[in-house]
Amino acid sequence: MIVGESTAKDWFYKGEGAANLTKQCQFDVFMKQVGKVLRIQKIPNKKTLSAHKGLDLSNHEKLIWKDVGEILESATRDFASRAFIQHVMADLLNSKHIDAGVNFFGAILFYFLMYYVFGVAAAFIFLSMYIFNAYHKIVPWDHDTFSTISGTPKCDFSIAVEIKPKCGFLPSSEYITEANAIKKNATRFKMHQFLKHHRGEVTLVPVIILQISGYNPLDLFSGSRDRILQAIVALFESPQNNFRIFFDGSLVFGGLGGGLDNTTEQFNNSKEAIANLIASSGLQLASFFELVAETGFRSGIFDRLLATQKLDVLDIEGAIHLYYNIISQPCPICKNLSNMKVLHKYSSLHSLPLEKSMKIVREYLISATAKDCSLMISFRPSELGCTTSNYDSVFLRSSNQTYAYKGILSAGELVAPQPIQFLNQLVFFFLIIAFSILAGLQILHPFGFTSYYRSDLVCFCFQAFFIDLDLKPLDKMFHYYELDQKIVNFYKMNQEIEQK
Ligand SMILES: O=P(O)(O)O[C@@H]1[C@@H](OP(=O)(O)O)[C@H](OP(=O)(O)O)[C@H](O)[C@H](OP(=O)(O)O)[C@H]1OP(=O)(O)O
Ligand SMILES: Nc1ncnc2c1ncn2[C@@H]1O[C@H](COP(=O)(O)OP(=O)(O)OP(=O)(O)O)[C@@H](O)[C@H]1O
Ligand SMILES: [Zn+2]
Repeated sequence: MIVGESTAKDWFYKGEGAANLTKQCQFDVFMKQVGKVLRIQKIPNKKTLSAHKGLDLSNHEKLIWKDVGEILESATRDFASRAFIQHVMADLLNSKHIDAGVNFFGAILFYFLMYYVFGVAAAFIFLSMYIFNAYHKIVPWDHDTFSTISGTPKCDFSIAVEIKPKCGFLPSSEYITEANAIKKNATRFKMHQFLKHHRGEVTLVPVIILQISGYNPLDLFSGSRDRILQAIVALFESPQNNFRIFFDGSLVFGGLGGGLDNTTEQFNNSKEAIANLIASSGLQLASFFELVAETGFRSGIFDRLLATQKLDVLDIEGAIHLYYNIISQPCPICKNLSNMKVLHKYSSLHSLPLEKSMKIVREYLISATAKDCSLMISFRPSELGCTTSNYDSVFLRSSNQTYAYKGILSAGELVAPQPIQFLNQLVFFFLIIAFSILAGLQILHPFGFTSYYRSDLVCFCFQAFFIDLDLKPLDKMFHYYELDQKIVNFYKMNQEIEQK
């Protein structure tokens, strides 16, 4: 495939974050690329400079990732990031929810060619090319729609939610200073909201966030069906960059990215529009939220993510000291400490062996990726026959609708009813009727399974994929420390003002 000037018009803007912009292919002559997503690294500006990751891994990064050969052998950070997704994150999060994509060679090949043939001057030419073209990464298919999966029957419509859950636990590290003990009771998400809101107020335009979100990540990761639902509803009420809804692959609810909230009026219109749109597909908004919550609950997908986030055991207040062990530089945090007891505690961290320091920092970075990634869950209507054979079923008692969880298939597998499954259903069906009669009920049974056999059921299959699992750069460690202190100090200050 060639992506060039002549085909650029076939790639449509899809969304963006701080570091990347995505485009989706809507047309190609052979119809092979349609639905694929191109993820392009943005040119860093003042605002996004901290998100810019540079071209290559640093020597210290090569050191800490030395045990993952594929990362080490990668020619550039882009390749390393892909290897990181395939060989680190996929094991932790379950490979069926991961799609590392393929790297788009063009720019990289050109770089090597220029470098070896023309030397240093070429680097300059490449730089200008980099500014306009950057790196391209093709993700095999679009995760906010089902229609492009090979082998899957084309369906009426697909609906998807994108959730950026952020950190789902409260830290309990002994290295958190007493002054920052609030971190053990208030989520980082909640505290960060205050800072984001304030930044919006002082800069006036653009408003960073309009209101403090009521979303609590602890609910989403609670493992309780009701609390997950509560989290989904709160995300809908204040989507910010944490919640989006796509209909047939087009964004219909939530911001496009780039950091701005809508005005209240735009937001209310959009809430109404999405309720109408979902209703037109036969679903009530409330049922849709239940569907998302039930899927999250049943799939256990948040449990794996939480376990990965919890690899951050020491909190940044502990991990930062180990970072300085790795880069062999004097620790600026210890340098400014006067409390001997605390200093003693941190000096024990500075005397840890290098291997141990590297393990802790490596796990901190893995956790940082897990705290920042997003989950794309896409649903499509499905025939009852399909769902009962290959998918786990989920019952929603309130709406009498059945949904299916596509957890046991790999992408692209054909969905076809199997005779053995059919027999199981038949036996099950007769057992239920027999039980119902025995229980003195005419045809209804006490388990609420009746809806399973109704012909007017709406059934959905779903797929869940993590996106934005990029490797975080090691040299972001000090930024993490600084931001953490800024967030907690600002939150404490706000609390003090409130208490007065
Ligand atoms: O530090 P945080 O928690 O604010 O997370 C950053 C995100 O801010 P958020 O609070 O989610 O709006 C931030 O998201 P936005 O640009 O605000 O949408 C990025 O995801 C950033 O990662 P990277 O620098 O692009 O690799 C994220 O940086 P990392 O901390 O994940 O490196
Ligand atoms: N495979 C995909 N399928 C569909 N949409 C996608 C896919 N990958 C990314 N997107 C869309 O593009 C947006 C930006 O992508 P991504 O989150 O990777 O950017 P980023 O700059 O790394 O984000 P952040 O600022 O959070 O670090 C996503 O929020 C999502 O809406
Ligand atoms: Zn230190």
